[in-house]
Amino acid sequence: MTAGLELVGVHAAHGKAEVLRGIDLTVPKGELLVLLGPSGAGKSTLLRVIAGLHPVSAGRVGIDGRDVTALSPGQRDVSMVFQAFALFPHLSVADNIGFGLQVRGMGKREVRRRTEAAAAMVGCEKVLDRRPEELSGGERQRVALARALVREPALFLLDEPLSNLDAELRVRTRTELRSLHDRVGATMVHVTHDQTEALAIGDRIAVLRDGRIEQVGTPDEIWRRPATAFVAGFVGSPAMNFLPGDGPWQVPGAIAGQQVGVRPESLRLDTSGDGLAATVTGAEVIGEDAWVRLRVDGHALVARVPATTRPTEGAQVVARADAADLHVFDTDGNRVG
Ligand SMILES: Nc1ncnc2c1ncn2[C@@H]1O[C@H](COP(=O)(O)OP(=O)(O)OP(=O)(O)O)[C@@H](O)[C@H]1O
Repeated sequence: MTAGLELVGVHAAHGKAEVLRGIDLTVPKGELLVLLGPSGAGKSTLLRVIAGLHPVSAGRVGIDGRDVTALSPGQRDVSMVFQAFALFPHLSVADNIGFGLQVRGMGKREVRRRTEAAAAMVGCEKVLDRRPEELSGGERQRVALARALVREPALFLLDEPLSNLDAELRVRTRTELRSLHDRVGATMVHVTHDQTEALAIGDRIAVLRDGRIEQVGTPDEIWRRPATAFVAGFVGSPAMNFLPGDGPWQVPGAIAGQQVGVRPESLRLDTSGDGLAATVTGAEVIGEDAWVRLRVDGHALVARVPATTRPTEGAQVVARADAADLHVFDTDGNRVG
């Protein structure tokens, strides 16, 4: 099967600074791949390279089996949705959506038909006659998506399209985006630095760090078997706890220099029994959960427990986790086992 997107040995620079350092990535046709990484990792640059808006210094970009490395953005058959929606303020919603088709010389009736179909797909068909200034943030975002959809491209590139929305709308829109993807069936690459968003909507997630891919996997794989300590620490909130391999947490085979990681939600707190002796140094209650701060042998840990069961500050407790929930990383940060 042809890949929806294929990147082979892609390097790119901003001036003298190399920003992408050898990216290999294949996205099957119809997949929603999330590019996840911290600020400055190179996510936007990679998206721009795929779109043809930024040159590669080495490597190859393929879309739907076609080598597009040397092609201009207009020849690549991609649609990009940016963080800032950049709608034309003086045009109606309908004209904003249909603009790209009009400039290609498509007939008025066909433009109208496709505009209405795209608007219906994202649920903004009722505001087609309004101007962007008369829309809410969420509605504007839908219009931007409809404008990308209307062209029926081979590949959608979404650069943090939800980041300007408030928290509640963000959650709702990401669910809609996922179901939109399922209906359209197009290949999509969605950039975010929000790990919850990545876990929620991605078929697979590629975690980017310093211009390299650390891991590509399903949300489940990224969560359960993080390939590196970086991925383990980046995905999860609160972040995974790390202890030295020869520290208080005795994991068979773990040695000095290695790190043992355990997620806050994998820790159970008890008043006695086997486990690590810990002192409770504080807690934050966040709805149903409490993030309990612990001190174990000079190391700080966080446990996430039901708020109703949280111990009081200063209490002496025992922290326990199942062996299956311990992640061991070697001195280079790579997963062991
Ligand atoms: N126009 C530019 N000129 C010079 N350096 C740039 C330019 N744009 C980005 N960079 C640098 O390239 C690196 C990658 O930036 P990029 O915007 O691709 O990262 P990102 O992962 O998308 O970050 P963010 O999540 O903050 O948008 C950063 O170190 C950044 O400072």
